[in-house]
Amino acid sequence: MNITAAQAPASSVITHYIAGRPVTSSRPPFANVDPATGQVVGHVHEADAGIVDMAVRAARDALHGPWGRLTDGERAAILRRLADGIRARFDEFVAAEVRDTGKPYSLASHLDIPRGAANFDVFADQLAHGATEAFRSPTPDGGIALNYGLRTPRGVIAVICPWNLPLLLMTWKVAPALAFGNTVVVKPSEETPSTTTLLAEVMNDAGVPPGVFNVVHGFGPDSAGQYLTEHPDVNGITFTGETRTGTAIMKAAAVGVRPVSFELGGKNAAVVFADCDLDAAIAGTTRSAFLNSGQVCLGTERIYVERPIFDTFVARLKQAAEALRPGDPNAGDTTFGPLISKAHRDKVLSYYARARNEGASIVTGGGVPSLPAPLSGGWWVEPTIWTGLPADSAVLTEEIFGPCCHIAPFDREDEAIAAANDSPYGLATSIWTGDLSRAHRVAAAIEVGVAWVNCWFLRDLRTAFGGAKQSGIGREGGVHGLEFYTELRNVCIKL
Ligand SMILES: O=C(O)C(=O)/C=C/C=C/O
Repeated sequence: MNITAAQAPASSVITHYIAGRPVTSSRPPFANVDPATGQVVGHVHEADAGIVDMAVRAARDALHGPWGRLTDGERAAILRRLADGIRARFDEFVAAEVRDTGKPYSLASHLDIPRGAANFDVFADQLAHGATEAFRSPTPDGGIALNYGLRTPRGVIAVICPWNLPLLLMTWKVAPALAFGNTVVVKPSEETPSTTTLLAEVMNDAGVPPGVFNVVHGFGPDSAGQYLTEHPDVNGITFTGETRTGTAIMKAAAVGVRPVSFELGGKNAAVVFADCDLDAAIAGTTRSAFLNSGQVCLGTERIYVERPIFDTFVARLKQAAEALRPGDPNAGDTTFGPLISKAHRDKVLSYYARARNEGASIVTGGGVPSLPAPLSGGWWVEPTIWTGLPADSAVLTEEIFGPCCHIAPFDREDEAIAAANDSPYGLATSIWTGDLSRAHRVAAAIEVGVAWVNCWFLRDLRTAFGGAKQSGIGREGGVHGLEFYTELRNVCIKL
């Protein structure tokens, strides 16, 4: 939603951040809106092609400055200072994240901001333990050659992040990018500009040289996103968001043959067997279906429950959904937030209507909660559970990205696996069972990047993270980011 500077309150003005300093642009700023109330809380400068070019040039210059001469140990020390810098301003980061997303304080303070800092620690550790491959190679003349791998930074990385976990996903990409010696131009979502802007200040305070970390704000087409992904001096593009946008970015990356690292959409399934710990399965599936108002790429929108416990499971999940408390995000007892924008709420409500029109059994929800002002101006929907829809319903095949899920019964393990795999997506799954052999068997059969057993969203940041099929390209986490964030050269020396 573009508004002129005169209309927007002066309360907060967010600018770009290039070569270590705030930079303004000539386009009319766009509004930053609080999703909990629908109220404008500030405005944000929108980058044009010139601003993006300035940022890419600053990043390229920084590659060849002091940053390019730091040792791994010196970069690791800076990464740890960045983690400490976020923690030192914890309350500011939490307040900014809550204001931009409307998510409950309890969620931002326990997940978003702690993980936003921890991502820097895990890659600082990575640098301390990095190894490379080497071979003593016999040569035809009876001698020996030494072959070894030499990793160099990929260069200037474009980082494009979504609005659901703004700081968490931003530093999940920026931390390895910087750890491995690159420089970055980042574009946070137009919906959530604030914590990335605070991060820029933390970069300055931590002694990151100007130009290593640059922030441009704006939208996708005809705005910062397009200019950044099409810029010829960008050496790689990492993106988390919808598959459709990923496809467009991949087309831009093809010019100049730039590599991409994608974590994209999903339509994740949970498979619940009758021998599971039902309390754990209900608690875990309540989180995976409704956490962050269902706005988590790893979230569950399809649940398959073994028939003997189907009715009990549905009743228990209904009870858990109805216990979620929407409200002022900063109130201690609020456990459920709004959707990120009016447009996204309209999208989610269109699926609520479609499910109703297709004759779904609405176990709970299906509409909009009535909340007192000022929350009545926000973009709220009810947590919703359906049963009874056919497998080919759009509600079961398309990513909704809201607080809603469909539960269907199954009788046989192979039937559940086939249902879970019947999707163009393959990001994550959660499997609930007390049978150890079955846990391993089913985790090996479901075509995803991440399989959780008797848990969900439990993360060791050293593990491979990413999606299969149309849910992504590449893996993030631990050593897995090396493939995207570095070039690997083989050096062969005749001894
Ligand atoms: O936990 C992570 O590292 C991560 O990337 C989460 C992504 C969630 C996306 O919605």
